[in-house]
Amino acid sequence: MCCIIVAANVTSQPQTAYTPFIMFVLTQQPSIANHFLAELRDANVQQDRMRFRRNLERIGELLAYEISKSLPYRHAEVTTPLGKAATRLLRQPPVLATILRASLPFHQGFLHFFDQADNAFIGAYRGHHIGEDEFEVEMDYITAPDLQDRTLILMDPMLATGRSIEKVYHALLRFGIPAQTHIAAVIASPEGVAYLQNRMSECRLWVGAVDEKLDSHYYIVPGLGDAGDLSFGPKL
Ligand SMILES: O=P(O)(O)OC[C@H]1O[C@H](OP(=O)(O)OP(=O)(O)O)[C@H](O)[C@@H]1O
Ligand SMILES: O=c1cc[nH]c(=O)[nH]1
Ligand SMILES: [Mg+2]
Repeated sequence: MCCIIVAANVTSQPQTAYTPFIMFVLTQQPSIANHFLAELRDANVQQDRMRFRRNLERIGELLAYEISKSLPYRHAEVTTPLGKAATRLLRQPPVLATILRASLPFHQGFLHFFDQADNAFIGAYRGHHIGEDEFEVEMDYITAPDLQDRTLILMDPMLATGRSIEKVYHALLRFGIPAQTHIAAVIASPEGVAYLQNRMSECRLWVGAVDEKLDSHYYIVPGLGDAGDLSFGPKL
């Protein structure tokens, strides 16, 4: 078999899967991305923290590329040593918003592709103040540029109950109303997807995979475990 792939052909529509809210599921198609996700999930490979973080980054790179196909472009011309080439350039770089801690490597993957992006950082975590399993999302740090009319990409590798993303999204709206918001996750639960779809239907979701369910501790099954701890070690 012989295939010619032309890098200059930039027309591509995002794939719609499951519901209109979910724009794209990376591992629904056979591709090398399945290896990256398999390694993230594998309890043995996970022992290598550098590999775990790099795989989060790689999936960030791939989702950034997929999301890039849905952004607005302008026609432009670039001067080569031999002439002029027609091209399309992003109208404006997006704002990348990331939820500490687990999202840091994922964010870095997005930055590799959207290298001129503006950035927002939010300190949010599941705090267990109510009971052993019940939790409230604690948010103690938020910094963002002006979001008015911008493309916002809000990312977190794990979309479990969806409460962290929902709380952060509504806190970010204080910085302006984005023209469009994309939510990116590596693994989502069906419960988390439904939660966001009900509360943030104006956004679009791009994921690596949608798993089976949440367990009684609100962890995604089969999932991969605790993404923050696997990236950076346990916390008290
Ligand atoms: O969808 P939810 O039910 O809100 O859960 C998802 C959140 O849980 C994890 O963060 P965690 O609280 O473990 O913090 P960490 O990144 O510091 O480990 C993860 O990174 C998400 O932010
Ligand atoms: O499955 C889950 C749920 C929340 N946070 C994680 O890191 N993993
Ligand atoms: Mg964690």
